[in-house]
Amino acid sequence: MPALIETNDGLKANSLQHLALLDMSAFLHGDAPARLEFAQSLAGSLKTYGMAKLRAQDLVGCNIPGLFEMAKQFFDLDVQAKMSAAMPTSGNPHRGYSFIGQENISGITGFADSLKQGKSLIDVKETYDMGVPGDVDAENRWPHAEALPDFRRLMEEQYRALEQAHLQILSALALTLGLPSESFTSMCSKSHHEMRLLHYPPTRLGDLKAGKTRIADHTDFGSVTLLFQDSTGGLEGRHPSSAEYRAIQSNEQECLVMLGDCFQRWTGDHFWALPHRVTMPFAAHPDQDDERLPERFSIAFFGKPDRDANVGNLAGPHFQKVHYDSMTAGDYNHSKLVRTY
Ligand SMILES: O=C(O)CCC(=O)C(=O)O
Ligand SMILES: [Fe+2]
Repeated sequence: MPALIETNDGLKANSLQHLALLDMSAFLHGDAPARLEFAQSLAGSLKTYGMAKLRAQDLVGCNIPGLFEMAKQFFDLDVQAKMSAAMPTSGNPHRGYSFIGQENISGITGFADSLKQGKSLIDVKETYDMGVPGDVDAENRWPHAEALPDFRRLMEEQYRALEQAHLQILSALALTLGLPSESFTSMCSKSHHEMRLLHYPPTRLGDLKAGKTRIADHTDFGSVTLLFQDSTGGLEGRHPSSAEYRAIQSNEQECLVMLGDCFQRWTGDHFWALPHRVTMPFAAHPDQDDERLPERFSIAFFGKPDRDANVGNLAGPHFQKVHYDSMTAGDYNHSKLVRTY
């Protein structure tokens, strides 16, 4: 069973536009060589491009079309209904609905380089975040059931399905490193992940040049992020040591995989977290200030280590390129979160 569904010249050109589509079903249902081949293709793509692309249909139990449809219905509710599930103004616990301008990611742009830029850009986005059902330290905030009767059921179901995909990806990465398969998953056993719906409303190009963006440059905080986007465009990534952004194209049938800071820290920079942002697509006409970008939807599952897990370097010869002090995943997460609200 081939691990690679498509190959293309984009890879050779080091472009993020045409990432090869990897066959995760080879990992889930294949024999040992097929599993290893998938894992190596995944690790190779992540190490080279900071990102890998999977077929969403291979993620067992995931209903991505259903989630996009639900996101549309949720963000279409009136403000009052959305605010019935409002995120605390501090963003902590990180649960519920954030209105446009509440979370501004430019507060953590340059975080890895200790660049303190402050919140220089406003994100023109609204979001809904939830976590594992029953977490007493971070209770979910649901809109009233009358407003959207199936919302909670679908979100809880899909959280569990995406959680499994996240664990499988961690096992695959352990395999490529010759480690026991539970090396990373054992630090994610308490399910302290987050699932997020995002809506970027239609926006004037002129606004995106004057102190606003869709989401500012950042790396994700956790272990592995699974990201689904519609085909509007505007998602871009760059190598951490480069200022050059490349467009990341995908659609609702594809799952983008990227590593977060905690995975980079565990592996002492053997793997790296992809700095990314969403802004005006390269295809837009930047001179036409009054041109309006269409609305955009995306869905993210942020895999995160247990709050009490250590996110300093793991022992091992591969993992000592850069030293990261021991600290808990909870403290690390908080150190970034406080800068964004
Ligand atoms: O909307 C997207 O595609 C990216 C969202 C994102 O990077 C985030 O919420 O961390
Ligand atoms: Fe992100």
